[in-house]
Amino acid sequence: MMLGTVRRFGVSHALRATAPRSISARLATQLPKWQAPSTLSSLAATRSLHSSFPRLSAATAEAIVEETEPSKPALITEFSDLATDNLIHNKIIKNIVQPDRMNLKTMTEVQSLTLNEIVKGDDILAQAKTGTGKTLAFLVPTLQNILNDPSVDVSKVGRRSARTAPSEIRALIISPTRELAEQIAVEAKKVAFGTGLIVQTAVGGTQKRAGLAKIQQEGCHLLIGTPGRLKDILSDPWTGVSAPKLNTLILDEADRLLDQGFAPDVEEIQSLLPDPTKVDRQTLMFSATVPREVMQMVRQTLKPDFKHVNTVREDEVPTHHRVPQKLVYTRGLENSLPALLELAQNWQTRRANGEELRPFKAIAYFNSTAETKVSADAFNNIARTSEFRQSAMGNMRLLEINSRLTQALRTRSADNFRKAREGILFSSDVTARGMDFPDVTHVVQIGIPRDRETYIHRLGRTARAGKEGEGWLFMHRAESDVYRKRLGRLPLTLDTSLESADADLSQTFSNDTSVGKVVNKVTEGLAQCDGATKVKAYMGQLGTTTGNFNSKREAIQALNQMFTVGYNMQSLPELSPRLMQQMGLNRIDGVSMGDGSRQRREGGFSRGGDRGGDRGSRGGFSRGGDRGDRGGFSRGGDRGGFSRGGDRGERSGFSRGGDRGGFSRGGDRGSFTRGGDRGDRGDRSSRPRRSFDESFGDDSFRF
Ligand SMILES: Nc1ncnc2c1ncn2[C@@H]1O[C@H](COP(=O)(O)OP(=O)(O)OP(=O)(O)O)[C@@H](O)[C@H]1O
Repeated sequence: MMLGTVRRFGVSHALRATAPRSISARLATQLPKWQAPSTLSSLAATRSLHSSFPRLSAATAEAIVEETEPSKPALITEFSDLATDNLIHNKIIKNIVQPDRMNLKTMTEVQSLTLNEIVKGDDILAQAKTGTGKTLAFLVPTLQNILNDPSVDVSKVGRRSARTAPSEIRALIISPTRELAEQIAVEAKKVAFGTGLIVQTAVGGTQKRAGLAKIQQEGCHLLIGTPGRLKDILSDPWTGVSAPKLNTLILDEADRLLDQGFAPDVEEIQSLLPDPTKVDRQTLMFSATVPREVMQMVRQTLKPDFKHVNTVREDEVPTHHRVPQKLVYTRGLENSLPALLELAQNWQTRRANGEELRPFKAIAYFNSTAETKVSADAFNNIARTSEFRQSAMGNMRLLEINSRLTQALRTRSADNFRKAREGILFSSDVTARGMDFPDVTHVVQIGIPRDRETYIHRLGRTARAGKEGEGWLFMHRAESDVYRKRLGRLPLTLDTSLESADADLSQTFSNDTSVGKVVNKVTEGLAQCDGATKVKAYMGQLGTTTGNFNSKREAIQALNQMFTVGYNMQSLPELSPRLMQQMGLNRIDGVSMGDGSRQRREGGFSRGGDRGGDRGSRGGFSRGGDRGDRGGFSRGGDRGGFSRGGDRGERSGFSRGGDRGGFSRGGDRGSFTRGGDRGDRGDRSSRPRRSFDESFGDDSFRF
């Protein structure tokens, strides 16, 4: 790709960035200082304050034309106007605007502001709020640029059977998670429909061989994938997939891909692409958040004259103003699930009583995978009761998604939640970024997220594409110091409407009271979960909770209470001496030290075996427990209750194919984090890992 050249379907005159730039400069002189960023950002930021789904209005565009030199092109705001000067191919425009296709009319801010720049070939860093159409912002001009490339056989455009060799790959999109890669591919195929352009995916957890065969048979112009699988495919000469003519690289959720966890893979992928001094490469980065820490990496990756399109004002939290965000203090960690049930029930009951509310469709985010499982299991147990089925909650879909599920189950959960009218998705951070589930009314974050960016991206799963939504953060009172330090300024207001959040669950509740009804249901639901799942949830939270409280001791006490009172378990999980040492814990902190023999003996350890709490015969720790020499629960779990074995193939991606073996986790962060739940670093299989997190057998994280 030659910068600034006129392409076949390109503009008839060179498009320059002077138009928006000069506006930016002019506006900058008129705005108060804090509103005057140095890039294209000022214009967009000003607009976004006044619109629910940030778009540049026609009037604004006209004003822009007036303000700028008459010979320079105006920003285009309507998709249909992209036909002007053949800027975008008619087929692409039709795919976007036709009512029986995507049915979109007006471009969003980020789409308007980046389109010309991308078609022109500039490197871009684009920052825009969650749910404002960044995917189309990079897909439309990128697909157009492939069509514009004279070396792509455009005579086949419009013939669906057009075949290309794998080496025809012109653009690569890297996504941190498998689901997001698949979602982008679905969108790309819609945009490219009928153009002859071929879109393929390469994501971990799917059959590598089948994916390769598809690329080889059908060809590929645009490849979308997760870092691990892309790296494997491009580095392995036997795959026959290379990209010698590739000239566009896109990092979606760029800040995530540039953080320590993914950066080595992304760098390696770049090194496998053609030398940019020989084949000019345009690099595009998109995200809602661009924390300062990654700017250095951004600068190293983009050309020095890259454009920074920023639709988020510098003093602004990149969440939507129209999303009410509520903070609920819970008395104990065990109060979160009752509070979640109460929130859902209250909403559905109000709806059933005639209030005009959309059906309750929520994502509940947890900080460890094991918590998503125990919570989803408990709610599913509750949903089996006839009382629940006959209530306003009766039609709720209760789904679980995390990196420990097989990819087939992950995809099924995501698809079912997409289709669900009402329901709750119990999720780890695999869905926190980019996922576009329609009509999510509530995002509930349980426990403080690992960082501010995670909070923002999780919240961004609601109030997308101009819709309304609510954000809730449930946290233990003792987490408030860390909350303030870690998340900084956020527009949360305290909410005390959920009675069960503050109830003392060590008490007995009568079913005659509203709070009692909620609490008792959750207690029963949890009682039917198996003991091993609860132990895993405890272990998963060890890493997260100790990082969220002021002292480890306080955290362990809260966790122990959750385990005994909330989970109704009799005796605490035993931590191996090695794990305790690794965590810097001692008995005084309130943990139970041992070698797992009690768990083995008891086959789990439910207080109320009669209430179905323990399904000891199903294994739990009993099959593996702690093997002592291998380090606490984690290794025992590998072999039995924690069933890490099942995780191996699924998380390693390629290991299933037998070519690498072993499984990988994001140990390179030197933390509790396992790659899968922040993204699919687990797709990688080559990096040796043996980090703290392994001791937990879970995707929990540490700070
Ligand atoms: N111009 C538009 N008009 C109306 N809807 C749009 C437009 N562009 C995109 N959308 C829709 O808005 C939703 C959000 O878009 P998208 O997923 O690209 O957001 P995003 O900015 O990438 O969000 P995130 O930061 O969470 O990744 C999608 O359902 C998409 O189809």
